[in-house]
This record gives sequence, structure tokens and C-alpha cells, in this order.
Amino acid sequence: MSDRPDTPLLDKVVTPADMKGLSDGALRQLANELRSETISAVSETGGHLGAGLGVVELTVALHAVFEAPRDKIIWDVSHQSYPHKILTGRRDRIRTLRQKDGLSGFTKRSESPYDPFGAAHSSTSISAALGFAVARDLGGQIPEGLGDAIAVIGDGAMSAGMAFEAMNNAGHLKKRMIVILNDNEMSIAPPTGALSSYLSRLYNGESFTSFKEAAKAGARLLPPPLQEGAKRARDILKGIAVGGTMFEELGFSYIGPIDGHDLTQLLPVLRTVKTRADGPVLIHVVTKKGKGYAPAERATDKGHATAKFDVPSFEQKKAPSNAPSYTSVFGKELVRLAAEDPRICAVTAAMPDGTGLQLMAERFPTRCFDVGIAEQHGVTFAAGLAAGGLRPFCAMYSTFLQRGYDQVVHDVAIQRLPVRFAIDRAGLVGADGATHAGSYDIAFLANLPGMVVMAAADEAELKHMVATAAAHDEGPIAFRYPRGEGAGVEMPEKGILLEIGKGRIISRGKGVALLSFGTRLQEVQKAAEALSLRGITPTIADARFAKPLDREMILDLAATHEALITIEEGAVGGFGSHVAQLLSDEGVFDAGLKFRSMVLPDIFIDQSSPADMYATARLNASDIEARVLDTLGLERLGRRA
Ligand SMILES: Cc1ncc(C[n+]2csc(CCOP(=O)(O)OP(=O)(O)O)c2C)c(N)n1
Ligand SMILES: CC(=O)[C@@H](O)[C@H](O)COP(=O)(O)O
Ligand SMILES: [Mg+2]
Repeated sequence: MSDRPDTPLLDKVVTPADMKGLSDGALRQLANELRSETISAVSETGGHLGAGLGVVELTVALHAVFEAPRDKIIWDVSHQSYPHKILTGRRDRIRTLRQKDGLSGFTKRSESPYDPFGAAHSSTSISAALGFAVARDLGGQIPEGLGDAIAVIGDGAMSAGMAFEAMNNAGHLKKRMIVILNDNEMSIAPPTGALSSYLSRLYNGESFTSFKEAAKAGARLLPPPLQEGAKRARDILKGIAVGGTMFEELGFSYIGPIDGHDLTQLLPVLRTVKTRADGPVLIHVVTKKGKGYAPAERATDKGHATAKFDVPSFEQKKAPSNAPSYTSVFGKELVRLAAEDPRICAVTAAMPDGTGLQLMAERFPTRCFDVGIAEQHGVTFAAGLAAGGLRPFCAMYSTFLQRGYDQVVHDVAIQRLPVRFAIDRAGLVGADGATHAGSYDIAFLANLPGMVVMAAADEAELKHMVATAAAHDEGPIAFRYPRGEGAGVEMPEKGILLEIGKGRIISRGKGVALLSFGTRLQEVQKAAEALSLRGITPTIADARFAKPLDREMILDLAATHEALITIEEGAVGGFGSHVAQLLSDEGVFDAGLKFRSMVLPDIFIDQSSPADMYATARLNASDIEARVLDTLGLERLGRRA
């Protein structure tokens, strides 16, 4: 293939095989083109921009040196994998990223053989890579073959316990595998914690003396200077490999830090490691998040995630909003309460903006803790704060709280500690797809003895729930609310205390009762309007609590209606199951009640707009309407007529 500098190389590189004959100079050109293509694609789709821009050179170097898909390149989180997707046969679909039926915003095994392992939650890459390495050495067979296992993990993701558990295991097993630590001194927000400071010291020269040993260890990998690449790598190691003690102690050969935007450093180091590695190797690469797109480099979040944008100005095209976001309602109400009560404190696992805790961090910095990507620790830390007499709010996305589940059970629930779980991104979230869906928290929390579980039907309800949670010292309490803006309801000045375990009747009708838990209430109301045109006036109730259930209200609804239908934004095993259990325990089914429970279906729903995902889940207004008709036997009558 021609690699004349004036030829657009990206047009000719469909898969990494097309890169193999390219000179290092041509690879440089390819990297430049790849960066422009990434910016252009994300400007049309929105998505994760900064992380991908930071690994453009690394992506080119990895695909130039290694033999994917035989060699397994595993991107941690994989929000930085767009350049990888472009180079691995998906450029023609890159402008469908994160859209219905389009490419996923993350790596996905079903999408490409070049995605050996799916991700989206952080810090899994080293474990997965170690698994591939052991499978290879034990003779595992897969169609693509099993070569090198390479985990690319960010400095934020490296702060998680799981990454260290994997390093600990890998150092012990001594299998040949490669970890590339992509250190851009950024997480979603600026990283916090001792590890972050440690990594910074590795390349600001402060701990030079202790780095000598590590430099030697890295040099051990080098061959006699037979090839130019190896000599170059050794020069690099002599010059800049000045650290790595912690990684060395864990059994890794440490190489670095190297400039992750300089292919004249990356290529020889990777070639050398490929030729010589005989155990676990960690290559410490220093990069800039947002690299090469000035507005992203300048942005506080380094262009972590964007809406569609105008390339010259980086102006983002966001739909105007008429209501505050649930996240901001939570953040503001918490700050209001914290101003009145010095016991209130808050914990986020690396998501201060996403959870709305940034406000708390600004107003009460000593009472707001960003623990890094460490949900397990975050939950138990909150348990400790509660045990110490404080009133901690543990603010996490539903999907990420999954990682701290044993801590919720063992450290919080069993000890009945009053941790307040503020669960954001409950239900289907849209473009991030199945990995980020908040589908399971109702089920996994409501089955815990002593746990109070609430869901806000709108933003005013959320305000009440924040206040209610703050005042609840009897044990753990959780409240969930979705991504995005509220329903546009009138907002009270401050939250009022809700009676624990009491729901509310929104409107009284007859025949069928619609018992909603969470923000489907708006869809329920729309369905009721449509039904009223057919002369059906359902009773509408907002359960507020999945635990404890409002027994009195539910049993009354069951006794006074022909049919009772529950609706929730969660998987089976949640609110509807608890209602069914109550009705079963009380023998209500024996009396002939028609009961239906509308929950998320038993499938993982791919990315789309939330409304479209809920359509797939059959939880929109028209689905509720259809379910009512079906339950009352009216649809069939209608069809016959
Ligand atoms: C378990 C988990 N918690 C939180 C997140 C949200 N999250 C996505 S990317 C990210 C920051 C990752 O930082 P880093 O690994 O340094 O990658 P960078 O974006 O800097 O390239 C976070 C916190 C996640 N994906 N997984
Ligand atoms: C990759 C990741 O996990 C986050 O960046 C996530 O995409 C954020 O989602 P929100 O946009 O809902 O905050
Ligand atoms: Mg980072």
C-alpha cells in the first residue's frame, strides 16, 4: 500500500492488517487523520470525546505492533474506544455511535471480533486480560486464536480495588501479559486520592532515587541492541524510566513513563515488549485527555462527554429544558439540608458532577468525599460515617451501586446503619445503553430486611424524599430517580417529611387501579387520559415506597377494583413482586382480583432514546393503556367488533 504523506491513509485502512506495511512516519499521518475523524464523528453523534482523543497515538501504535484480533486489546471502561472502532472495520458505521441500531459507545463482543471483551463499568480490564492470558497458556481455543493480552486502563480506573485485585493475582501467576496505564491525570472529574498523587510523582521526578531499580527492571526486558527499535526503547528507559516501585512490588516489570502522544517512544517500547516480555509488564503512558482538539483540552472535563457540537466553536447542541434535572434537584436540596444540619455529609465515587454532589463539595468541602472509582469502599465508608453518628448520603448511579452490593447488604443493612442511598440514573438511560441501565436496584434493595426504598414520581417528590431520607435515622433508606429533567411540576420551597410506608392516591376512578412506583406516573396519567375517551376511569396511585409497602392503601385498591396493575422502571423482582407477595399473603387472589405487574422485560435493551427504550420495554403510555384494556378483556372485544 502507498503511504505517501499526501494520501489520506485512513481511507485505505479498514482493519489493522492494512497498517502492517506502514512506516512510522505514515503511522504518524494516520494518527492525525484518525484524530480528525474521531472529532468529526462525535460532533455528529455526541458521546465520549476526550478520552478517545487522548489515546489516538496509543491506538495506532497498538494496532500497528500487535496482531488483533488474535492479540486481545482490552479497553477499560471503553469510552475511549472510538478510534479503535474506526481502525477495526467500523468506520463506515462510526456516525451511528450510541444511536438506535448503531454502534455501541463501548466495546461489545457481539459487535466485532476486535472487541474481545465488553466494558463500560471501570477497572475490569486487567482481570479480563489475565483470564485471556491464562486461557492461552492452558490451551484454550477460540476462532480468533489467543495471543497477547493487553489491558489499557486509565489512571482513574486504576484507583479501583478491582484493578489491584487483578494486579495482585497477575503478579502471582507471572503470566505474560501487558497492562498499559494511560495516565492523563483525569477521571471524569480531576482524580482524587493518594494513588493519583503517587502516579504524578512518577513523572515529576520527585522520587527519582527509588526509581533506579524499576528502570533496571524495565531494561531487563530489552534484547541486545540488535534492532533500532530496541535500542531506542533502551534509550527511553535509561532516560525516563524513573519509577514504578509499587507496580514492581506487585510483580510487574514497570516501563515508563513515556509520552503517549509520541510514536517514536510508543512504537519501540511496544515492539520491544512484544519481543521480550516473559511475565506481566506495566507500561506507564502519559497522555492528555482531549489531546489535539483545543476546546476539549481547555474544558474543565477535558471533553469527557459531549452532546452533538459545532467543531470550530465546540458549542454543544442541547435541547432547551423546561424543568430542572433530577440530579440538580437532589444536589440543591441536599445543600439546603446540610446548611441546617452539620451531621449531613456525602459520598460520591468519582461522579461529583453526574450525581449533583459538586454543589455540596463547593459549599461544604469538608463534608463531601470523592472516593474515586470505588463504589465498594464508598458504601462501607458511608456505613462507617453513619456508625460514627453522621448522616451520610451515598450518591451513586443505580448501575454503579451494583458494584457495592455486598457492602450494602453486609456493612449497611445487616447493621441497620442509616446510610441514605441517593440513586441516580434509575431506569433506562438512553445512549449509554444496557451497561448503564438502572434496572435492578429496586429488586436488590427491596429484598433486604429493614431497607426503606422510595422512588420519586417527579422532581417535587424527589425533594420530599431527600428531606425524608435526611431525617430517617432508624436504618438504611434509598430513593431513586431517573436521568434527565423532571416533569415540570411546581416546586415546593423545601422538601417535607413523608410518612414512611405511605403512598398517595392521585385520582380516584373505578374498575382498574394503576399503582405506579417512580416516574412512569406521567405515562400512567397519559394512559388514563386516553382510556377516559373510552369511558374507563382508572384510579391512579403513587406508591412512593416499595418498602415498606403501603399495605392499607394497596389492600384497599385490591378490594375496591376489578383489576390492579403495578408499573415501575425496574426489572422483575422489584415493586410489583412485593405487591404480589402481599396480595398472595393476604389471600387477595383467591377473591378473584386481576393483577398485572408491568416491569422491564427480561432482556438487555440496547442504546436508543429513553422513550424508545421504554417502548421496547412496553412501558410507555400506549402500552399501559393496552395492558388495561387487555386485563379488562376489552381489547379483544374491541377487535372482535
Ligand atoms: C464502576 C464504575 N464507576 C463509575 C464509572 C463512571 N466513569 C466512567 S469513565 C470514568 C473516569 C475514568 O477515568 P480514567 O480511567 O482515568 O479514564 P479517562 O477518562 O481519563 O481516559 C468514570 C468515573 C464507571 N464507568 N464504572
Ligand atoms: C463512561 C461512563 O460511565 C460515564 O461517562 C457515563 O457515560 C456518564 O453518564 P451520564 O451522562 O448519565 O452522566
Ligand atoms: Mg484518566
